[in-house]
Amino acid sequence: MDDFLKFSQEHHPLLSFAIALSSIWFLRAVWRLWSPKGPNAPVYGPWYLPSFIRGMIAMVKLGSDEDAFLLDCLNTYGPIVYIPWPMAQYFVMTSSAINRVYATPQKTLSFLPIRMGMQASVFGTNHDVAHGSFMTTQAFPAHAKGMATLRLDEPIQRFIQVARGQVEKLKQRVVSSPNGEVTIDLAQWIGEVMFDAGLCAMFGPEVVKRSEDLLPSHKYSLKSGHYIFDDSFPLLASDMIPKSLHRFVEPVREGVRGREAVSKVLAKWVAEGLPGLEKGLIKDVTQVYLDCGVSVEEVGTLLLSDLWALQANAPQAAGALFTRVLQSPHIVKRLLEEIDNAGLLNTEKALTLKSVNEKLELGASCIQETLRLETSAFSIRIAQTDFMFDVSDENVKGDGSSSAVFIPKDARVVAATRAAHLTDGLWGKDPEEWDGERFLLEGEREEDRVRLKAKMYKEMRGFGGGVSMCEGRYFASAELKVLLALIIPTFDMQVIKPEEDKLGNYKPIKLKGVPFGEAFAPKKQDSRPGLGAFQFARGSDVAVKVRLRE
Ligand code: HEM
Repeated sequence: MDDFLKFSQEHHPLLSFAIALSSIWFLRAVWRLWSPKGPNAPVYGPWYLPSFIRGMIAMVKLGSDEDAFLLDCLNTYGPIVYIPWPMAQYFVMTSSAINRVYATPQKTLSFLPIRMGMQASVFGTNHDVAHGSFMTTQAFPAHAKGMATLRLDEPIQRFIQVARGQVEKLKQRVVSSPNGEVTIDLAQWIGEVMFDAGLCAMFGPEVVKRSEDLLPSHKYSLKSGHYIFDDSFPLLASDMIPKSLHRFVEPVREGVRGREAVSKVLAKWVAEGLPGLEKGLIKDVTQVYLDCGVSVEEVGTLLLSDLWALQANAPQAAGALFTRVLQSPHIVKRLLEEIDNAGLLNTEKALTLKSVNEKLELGASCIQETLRLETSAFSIRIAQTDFMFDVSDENVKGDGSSSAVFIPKDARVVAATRAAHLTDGLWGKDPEEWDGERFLLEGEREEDRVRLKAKMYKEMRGFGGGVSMCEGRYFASAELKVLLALIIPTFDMQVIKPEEDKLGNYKPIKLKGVPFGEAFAPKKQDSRPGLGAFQFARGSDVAVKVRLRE
């Protein structure tokens, strides 16, 4: 006892501090146990730091290395973690908990406030229009219907026509070059093909014709406006810069100018009666807006969100897909056989939505596998009421206190899909490896194959899920299959290794059947967490030597 007194006199400040910490810890533990609301989700960051500092740390980490941040959250906190202000949201990270977010009815976890709020804050639609009741009763249903597979035949035919023309142009360049060979930047070329082909598919040829024109008093065309707006998208979507300050933050100011240019071009086209577009989704939703008394200018801002969704992910996914396929010789060989056996290029009419969907099994597998590894989707919901959210998962240990956590009304709940793509046992021993044949499940017994395939498709959440699941997923998948069918049999494309001094912009990638270190890809553009398909870091691309295939 004397010793203890002596010690406490000598180390008084230290001891007091330790006692204070233990008391706080004890009180927290008691509060958690006795809280009438039930256990809370763990909170991100060291407990002794003030909440907003923990939130700031999380924000910086998420913005600079999304994978490291999400995997750290999953390993440290388990299925759910609360990220304090400024993000102020719950991240849900394991497969079973994410599926529960998707299955929770909108009266408990709603997506509508997010969809309408973003239409106003990100796409610049007037608040009253974006929150009008006709949006939920008429516009959203028309939208969902317009993107169903049944209605995609004609848009995909227009996509094929434009993409074919661009492939033919590249073919001519190769033929007329002295050594029968040209070098292209893969992502840039594919991006250009997809921009025009996708735009023609959904908006018709007239908008493509106008896409590079400048309107009087506008700095950007529809096309350049889209890209500059897309650059500012993460900042606008974060909702952290008030509208009144937009003009003081350069990327946002330019993004808003780009956004205005796109919506003005679209508004003018609407005012002229949508020349070049006979029917389809864009025609239907425009009619809904006009019938509901929305002005032509506001219709331009509403259609801007369709144009952004059309162009913001699929071209990037195509760049990632071809980067992997072209560096996997065995996959190229099998794809050639698949496309040839299906006769997809035998006649002008053989390539259709139906034929690519029915005949390109390996192509579909390569696409799914690319989306698994090269996307991160955040499906966001707002809690409409206090409720207990079940996060139980037999594979992942949380903080052990309970399998359900309390979610307060108005909380933002985010299904962060990425970590499960990189950790779930479903993806085998090395989930980071790209295996183009993974979704074929060859070697499995037929009944297991069907069951496992359905599970894999469900657990690949590159398109998000539940009520907010990407409406363009069937269209996007068909676009990517069409590109494989048109490009792989036409060109022999060899990826060129980056020069030594540029290696810092690239990373080695694991491709099944290819020795590690031989294949590479550009690093990804950070600071776009949860926004879908990854983009290559600014200024980097994959140089490809193109010849005609024998
Ligand atoms: C590989 C390409 C694509 C990827 C990876 C992708 C991914 C996504 C993701 C992650 C979401 C949000 C999902 C969620 O919140 O749960 C989304 C929403 C959406 N996407 Fe896509 N997308 C792609 C292509 C497209 C295309 C080509 C279109 C249009 C033709 C499109 C139209 C939409 C629309 C309209 C929404 C909003 C749905 C809503 O608010 O309910 N997407 N997409």
